[in-house]
Amino acid sequence: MSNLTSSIQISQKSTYHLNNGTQIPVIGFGCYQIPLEKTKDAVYTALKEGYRHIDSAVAYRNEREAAQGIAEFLKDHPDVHREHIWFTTKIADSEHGYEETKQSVERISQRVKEYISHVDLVLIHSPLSNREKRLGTWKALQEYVQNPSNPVLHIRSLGVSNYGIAHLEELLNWDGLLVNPVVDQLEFHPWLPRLKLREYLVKHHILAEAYSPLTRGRKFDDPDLAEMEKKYKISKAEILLKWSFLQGFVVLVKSENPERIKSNLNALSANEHDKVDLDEEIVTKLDKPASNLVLTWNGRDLTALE
Ligand SMILES: NC(=O)C1=CN([C@@H]2O[C@H](COP(=O)(O)OP(=O)(O)OC[C@H]3O[C@@H](n4cnc5c(N)ncnc54)[C@H](OP(=O)(O)O)[C@@H]3O)[C@@H](O)[C@H]2O)C=CC1
Ligand SMILES: O=C1Nc2ccccc2C1=O
Repeated sequence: MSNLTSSIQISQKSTYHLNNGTQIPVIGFGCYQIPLEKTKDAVYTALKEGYRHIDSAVAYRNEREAAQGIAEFLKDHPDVHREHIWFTTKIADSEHGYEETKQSVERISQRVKEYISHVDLVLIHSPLSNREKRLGTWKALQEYVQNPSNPVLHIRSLGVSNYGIAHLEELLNWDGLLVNPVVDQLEFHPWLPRLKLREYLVKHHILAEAYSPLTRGRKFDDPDLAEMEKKYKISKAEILLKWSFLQGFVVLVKSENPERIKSNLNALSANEHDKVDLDEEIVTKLDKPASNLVLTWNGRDLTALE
């Protein structure tokens, strides 16, 4: 059975401590599939509404526009500083390997450095290559972290995404490991709770980030969810986001609609003394410890790859 917590003390401004001493905002704004021409404004709107964490990737092709949104917001809000905003990007699968990753980071730098001074977190987007390529990627990335004044790009933290236990074991047991992963970014929602992998992450002090917390809308026709929305007068999106926060995840949510960008923040209170809570009946109904429904990556569970 999963952890059936129905209340947790976090708000919109909360951060979680990572294993390298940095602090990551608990809610992140996802940029996957936001069209180029809309990304700068969407990121600006998200920051204006209160998000302080932006999640992009080389594969999304909108890192530059996301960084522009951050820079423009900072210019218009002198009370907010670069250090208050977290920016994540991810190395694409086709760029795995030591040399390929160095070139990838140079290209990331060309896209974002003009707008933001550093990148808070770089992830390996997925384990989709092989041992040699994945470890070569890590070897290249950790050199940037270890030498913050390198001329290419200041990268503060490293993490992985879509990594299962075998991929994490490969990395953590590698004799070249100098910088530990701080997070594993994974698809999580009530239909994909990944309990065993989460136990492993907790044991190794790696924080779980939840992507596709709204199931990309694909489970909005679930009868239980419809019933809960009606009975408790709380939207399906808010129920799913609150479920995700109650699991202790950093939660990444995407919208390109200004109203939904704003309303998704309502899953958390603006008041730091308030809590996130859900009625225990909802938490119990959403508990599906044995469910294993993968909705992204064409239904392929990358964590299960050899
Ligand atoms: N590492 C990885 O492999 C992956 C990482 N991610 C990251 O996680 C982020 C979030 O995941 P994502 O897959 O985008 O899916 P989400 O679960 O965040 O769902 C996004 C979808 O839900 C819609 N939506 C947003 N808010 C609401 C709402 N309040 N009510 C109804 N519908 C809503 C959006 O439409 P609209 O825009 O019109 O509001 C969009 O279609 C990504 O953007 C990306 O940054 C995602 C997938 C894989
Ligand atoms: O970030 C991503 N979101 C996705 C959704 C479906 C398939 C791949 C991806 C990503 O890489």
